Amino acid sequence: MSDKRQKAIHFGAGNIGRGFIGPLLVNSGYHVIFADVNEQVIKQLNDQDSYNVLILDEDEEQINSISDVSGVVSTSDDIVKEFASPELDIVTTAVGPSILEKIGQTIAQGLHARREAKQGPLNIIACENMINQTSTLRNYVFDHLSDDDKQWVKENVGFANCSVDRIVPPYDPKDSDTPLDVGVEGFYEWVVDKDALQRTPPNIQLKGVKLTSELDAYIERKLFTLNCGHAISAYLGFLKGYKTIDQAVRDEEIRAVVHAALWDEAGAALRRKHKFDEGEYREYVEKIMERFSNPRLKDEVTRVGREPLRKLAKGDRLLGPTTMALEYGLPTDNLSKGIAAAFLFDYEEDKQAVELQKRVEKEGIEKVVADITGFEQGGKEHGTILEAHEELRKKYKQKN
Ligand SMILES: NC(=O)c1ccc[n+]([C@@H]2O[C@H](COP(=O)([O-])OP(=O)(O)OC[C@H]3O[C@@H](n4cnc5c(N)ncnc54)[C@H](O)[C@@H]3O)[C@@H](O)[C@H]2O)c1
Ligand SMILES: O=P(O)(O)OC[C@@H](O)[C@@H](O)[C@H](O)[C@H](O)CO
Repeated sequence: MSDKRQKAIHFGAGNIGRGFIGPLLVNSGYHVIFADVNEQVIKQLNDQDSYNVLILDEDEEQINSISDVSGVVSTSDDIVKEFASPELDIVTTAVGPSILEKIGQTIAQGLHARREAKQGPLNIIACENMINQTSTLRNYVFDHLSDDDKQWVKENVGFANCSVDRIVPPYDPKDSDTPLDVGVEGFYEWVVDKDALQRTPPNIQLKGVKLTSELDAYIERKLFTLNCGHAISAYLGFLKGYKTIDQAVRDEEIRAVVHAALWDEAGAALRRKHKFDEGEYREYVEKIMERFSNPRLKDEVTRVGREPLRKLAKGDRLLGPTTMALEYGLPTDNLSKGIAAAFLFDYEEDKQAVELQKRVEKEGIEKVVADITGFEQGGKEHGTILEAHEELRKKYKQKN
């Protein structure tokens, strides 16, 4: 690798890291240094000259070879030293929202090293599925900075919130593949807060990234439409015994609930708040249903439904659109059915699912639903969720 090539550091060499963010940074002209705790992946990234990204759309098979990448263990001093590199231009993450706090300290140490080395400005973009994900990371980083470092960071580092969209499930490598290869859908969208990024414009233009001053509209549209429908498909699909998302959305009953939740409830609220054109939004929803139906992704309902407590959090993909719909006096019956199904997601290999089921067993569903959703016991919304929960439980969970 030429030492003078601009560099990017990406935390999280997982599905979306290797399947979308890393390739986009390489295709924009960066050498990408993946930082991960998975030492086997880091070794493979350093041993292999390249890996493949396979586009798994129904109407096309394309293979893109990704090179000019390397790996560093994210808990080592090596990654801190990379922050002091004059070629470093941008830092991105895709580690999972619950991991941001862990990498905050490492990034703070790196920014301190960069200031000590008297290097220039850089941008940081967290690509996690949550609203204001990079602002959240910024707070974690600031928890570990001295006052002098805070001042330098305020003047030299852009923290840009974003919306990242490409469905990238774990890939089961075939004989011809390498362990790093990853299968992705053809669709992708990466929207970044223009104002934050322009404070310290990257030396290389990010190819395929849309810059906007209206990021709230994009991230709410994505999280409250795609991720909302994805989660409802996963939780209802799990209840009905489906293994993959495409199987779940081919079930007419599930498809009807998901489509109504996205169009008449979440979507109606988003169109009211953000004034989206109805025709364009209808195309957006239809495209999402088509993406969910792609059987080549083999996207498991247990991946899409992972971490139910995170997905049931206020402001996330289920309660976020529900609250927005209620504010506009819109129906939420189908969203409530999705929320109820999330409370029945008793997948034993998911820590948060196990924790949620233990809480329900110990405290009772009425109290746990009230605690998590904020809807008071005896209220209309609480009652609707409880009724849906009981109906689904009797239909799919009750031992006959
Ligand atoms: N997969 C998708 O379809 C998709 C699409 C858009 C956004 N996202 C978001 O991207 C993030 C990652 O999702 P994913 O599906 O790629 O998950 P993943 O589990 O495949 O990847 C996460 C990676 O982070 C690594 N990691 C964990 N702790 C770390 C640490 N302390 N330092 C560095 N790396 C660490 C893991 O080893 C793993 O390789 C999540 O926030 C997710 O919501 C995922
Ligand atoms: O990654 P999560 O756990 O926040 O959500 C699971 C999926 O909905 C998500 O990974 C989607 O595949 C992705 O957001 C598509 O852009």
